[in-house]
Amino acid sequence: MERIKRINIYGASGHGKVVADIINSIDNTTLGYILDDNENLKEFEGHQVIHNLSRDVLNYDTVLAIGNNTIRKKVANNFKGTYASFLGHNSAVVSSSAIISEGSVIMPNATVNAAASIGKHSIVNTASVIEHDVVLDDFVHVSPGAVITGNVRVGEGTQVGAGATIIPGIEIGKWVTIGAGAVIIENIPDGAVVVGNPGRIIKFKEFENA
Ligand SMILES: CC(=O)SCCNC(=O)CCNC(=O)[C@H](O)C(C)(C)COP(=O)(O)OP(=O)(O)OC[C@H]1O[C@@H](n2cnc3c(N)ncnc32)[C@H](O)[C@@H]1OP(=O)(O)O
Repeated sequence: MERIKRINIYGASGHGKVVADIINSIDNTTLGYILDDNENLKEFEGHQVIHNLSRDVLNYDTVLAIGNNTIRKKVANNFKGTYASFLGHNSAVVSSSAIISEGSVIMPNATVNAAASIGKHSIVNTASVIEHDVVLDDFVHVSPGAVITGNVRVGEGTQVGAGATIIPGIEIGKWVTIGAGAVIIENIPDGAVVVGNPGRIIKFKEFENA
């Protein structure tokens, strides 16, 4: 009989629920401990929430199930345990030539196509499309239904809003926010907030590079 692998979830939130579903969808894998810094959170889907990250708890690999890119990076900077390799829902399609780094999650019905590369702790959310040769840096979040076409590069910490589209070959900077439904047809600089079709920059947001 094959050994069952347990994976901790760090983040007892809505995003954590979807990550829990992914873990439960993978053969021979089940939930480990549910971790969260918020001591008011006591219970998560019938599991006790643990606030003290003792050595025992950290015996299992962990996935950071925090939807906010900035908070996820801050938690990662202080976390002392080991991370799960990437987790893909069993309905996701991931090319054998794609490279996906530790801690990243591929949600139900998402597609990651040939030679795409995804950094650490990134989120490829429900039914989004990462086309061939796309490069996503660390801590990126591609929201549900977004389409990143071929050869696009997306910098660290960027959020691509639900249903947005980025045309081929575009370079998106770090910590950019792309609004829901935006269509991006030009390169976007670091920290920009972009909305509409065609995408226009409405402001810049401060971001930490730490
Ligand atoms: C599983 C999950 O749930 S994953 C979560 C996925 N989340 C998303 O997709 C959210 C994406 N976020 C958005 O689209 C947001 O509206 C943002 C981030 C682009 C802008 O938010 P804010 O900074 O709060 O901007 P604010 O709401 O003040 O809007 C500023 C202007 O942009 C416009 N605007 C905001 N969002 C959009 C949009 N998506 N498309 C077109 N115009 C928009 C507003 O109408 C407003 O225009 P005005 O100045 O003419 O009145």
